[in-house]
Amino acid sequence: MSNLIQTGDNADITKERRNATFDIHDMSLFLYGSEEILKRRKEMLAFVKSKPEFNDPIPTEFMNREQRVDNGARKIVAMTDNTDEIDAGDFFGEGMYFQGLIMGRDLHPMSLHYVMFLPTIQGQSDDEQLDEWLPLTISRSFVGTYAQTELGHGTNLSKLETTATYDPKAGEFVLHSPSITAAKWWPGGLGKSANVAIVVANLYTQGECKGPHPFFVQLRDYDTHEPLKGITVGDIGPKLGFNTSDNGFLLFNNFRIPRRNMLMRYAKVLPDGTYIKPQHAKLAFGTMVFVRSIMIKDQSTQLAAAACIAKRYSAIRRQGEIKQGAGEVQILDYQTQQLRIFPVMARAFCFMFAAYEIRDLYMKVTEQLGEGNTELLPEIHALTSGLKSVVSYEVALGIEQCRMACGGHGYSQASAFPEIYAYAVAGCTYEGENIVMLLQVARFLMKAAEEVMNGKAKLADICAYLAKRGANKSRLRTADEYRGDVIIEDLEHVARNQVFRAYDSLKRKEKEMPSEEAWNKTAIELCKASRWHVRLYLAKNFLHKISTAKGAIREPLENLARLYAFDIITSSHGEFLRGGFMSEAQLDELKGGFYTLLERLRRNAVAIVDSWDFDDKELHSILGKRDGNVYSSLLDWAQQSQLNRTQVLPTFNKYLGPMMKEGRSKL
Ligand SMILES: CCCCCCCCCC/C=C\CCCCCCC/C=C/C(=O)SCCNC(=O)CCNC(=O)[C@H](O)C(C)(C)COP(=O)(O)OP(=O)(O)OC[C@H]1O[C@@H](n2cnc3c(N)ncnc32)[C@H](O)[C@@H]1OP(=O)(O)O
Ligand SMILES: Cc1cc2nc3c(=O)[nH]c(=O)nc-3n(C[C@H](O)[C@H](O)[C@H](O)COP(=O)(O)OP(=O)(O)OC[C@H]3O[C@@H](n4cnc5c(N)ncnc54)[C@H](O)[C@@H]3O)c2cc1C
Repeated sequence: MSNLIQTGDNADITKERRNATFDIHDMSLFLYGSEEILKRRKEMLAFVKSKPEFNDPIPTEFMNREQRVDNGARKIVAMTDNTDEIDAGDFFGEGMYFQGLIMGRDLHPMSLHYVMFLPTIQGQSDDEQLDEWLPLTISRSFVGTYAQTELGHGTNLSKLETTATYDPKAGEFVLHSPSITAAKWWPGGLGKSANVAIVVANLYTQGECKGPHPFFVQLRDYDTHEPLKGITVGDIGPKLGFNTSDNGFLLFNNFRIPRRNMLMRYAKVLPDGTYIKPQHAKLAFGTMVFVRSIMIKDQSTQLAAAACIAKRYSAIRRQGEIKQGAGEVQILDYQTQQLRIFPVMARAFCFMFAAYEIRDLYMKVTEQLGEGNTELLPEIHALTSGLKSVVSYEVALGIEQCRMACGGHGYSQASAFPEIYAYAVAGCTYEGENIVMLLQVARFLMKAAEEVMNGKAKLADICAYLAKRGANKSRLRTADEYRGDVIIEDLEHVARNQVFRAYDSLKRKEKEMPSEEAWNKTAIELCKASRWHVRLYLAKNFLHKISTAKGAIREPLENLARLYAFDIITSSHGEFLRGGFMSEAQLDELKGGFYTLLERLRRNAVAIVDSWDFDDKELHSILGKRDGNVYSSLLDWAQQSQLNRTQVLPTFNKYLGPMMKEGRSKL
């Protein structure tokens, strides 16, 4: 703990750190997994701080869009000039941390090159293509992006309008955008930075449509960077966030590429146009599964950053009195403030632990795919889709809650909340709109429910609870005893009930109308089932993970995990009261337990967020500064506003001055 306390720190934040009941190093170790990882984080941080080229000339929030795009391009080149400093193969760990330290929370002109283009080359090319494209990708001989979404279609991939029609005589594909709505729209870096792209287009061969497939396409001249003939490309304009990235549009006019530019690891088109289908119809969607899986870690980090800022600020902010005359209190002492922030912190831990599980599952699936085994594909698709949806939604709400908990200063860009929110909330949309992805989970759950009903019950582990009998009354007696398995049983009960309620409703409707219509008319219940399924997964994983903690960190971790579960239950208590599963008295007991947990977590509030090991450089927030000296830093920060460069703005002489002069002259 003491390593975070330095002379000159705000007295309140120092007191918080002195009062903590555990050593933050131990907590960081538990969170990140090993001493080696913590050491590497320190080394990478020291390296980044030692390099002036990674600094921003002025805080990015004071830059206009052109300056941001320029600054982003400059820094990403500097960053990738230095990849020898990290284990670049460790994308999930070192890659993400290194990038976060240098690039901050904005995408940059090469985001898609690393997040989707490279993984698609790695995952979808055959050996010969890999030999050709991978070295060029890694050596940054071109800048790539992933162009799938169109102006008129994003979610429904089967209806993408861009066509890739095979011409066997020429041995070429002809890429074409038959309408305005066929324009590729959104791909990161496509507008001005990328000169190549993985383009997802509907493949036509021998007169038949074979569905969406990925193609490697050169878009611009490698020397002049001018768009090639037949290509129309540009930037789509400013967005809520991601403004360092030139998300772009792209239209093809009968643009020809060689046959071998179709990525052929799974599906293939032979020179005569014969189509060889992949082993699993959705293998071409593998990169989306990859990004959904890494998003969980990224999103939980953003949520933890928000909670860290809100807690540190709440520790130094004094406002109002609890006991009259006793002096203003730290706002962190208000129960309502704790309610706003502590559950957010609990969620960040929960999501991070889930991120590790997903990383491991993803690695297992990749290994299996290498052996030609696609068995786990439906499971990982359902799990990543569900986690992506629930986590990104909760993260967006949590960040906003933290912002509001910081009062007026939370609204300033000095807090970093606007930046964190704008960055994270995009995750609700990209890589599959959240509701649509929840409906994908529901497909998986309805199949599992069907198997249970048919007595087959050879279910994936994550669905095993659907086949359990379960008690019809909660075993909850006292809040203090409400832990581990008892909590899980209750969440299982609610999740199972919702899955079968949705299933029954779907089946009833299917008797009255076509199944697609029945599906649409049950969609709200289906999404609800998916959410409960994912919440259950998250809670199980969280409770299991903290049960492995030892020493002084165990108690705060248990408090966090139980707070997470109590929060879910008390905020959706109707589900637990249904059919008398819980009584009103049991719910009151839980509510009391929830308030007790808030009190218990109060003492360690700051130490818990300190354990996330955010450096000020990474947090990029005046309110969340480690030393707690917020007010003087806010004043310094504001001095950098462009408007403060001169005492008198042109607006005075042009508009306000004449107006006031006229006002005075009329008196
Ligand atoms: C060296 C330097 C290192 C630098 C390191 C950098 C580190 C950076 C770290 C950054 C961290 C975080 C990332 C942040 C950055 C994010 C950038 C954002 C960029 C965004 C990109 C995009 O958005 S790309 C576009 C994404 N688009 C989508 O996701 C579209 C969504 N739609 C779909 O996925 C599908 O169309 C949909 C699933 C909705 C339906 O598919 P459809 O073909 O119509 O199929 P159905 O008929 O519904 O289903 C048929 C069956 O197939 C199953 N299925 C569907 N998809 C899959 C799949 N992927 N895998 C397996 N199975 C699938 C489906 O469930 C059906 O099954 P069933 O059995 O028949 O029920
Ligand atoms: C910041 C950002 C970066 C992006 N980067 C890229 C990129 O690099 N490359 C790329 O190709 N794309 C990119 N995208 C596009 C992104 O993948 C899509 O926007 C996303 O997949 C959602 O698709 P959509 O925009 O077509 O939404 P829509 O599908 O039109 O969704 C609109 C509404 O319709 C609902 N809806 C749609 N279908 C159904 C259904 N079947 N059932 C029920 N409701 C439905 C949705 O729930 C939503 O409420 C990016 C988007 C953003 C915001």
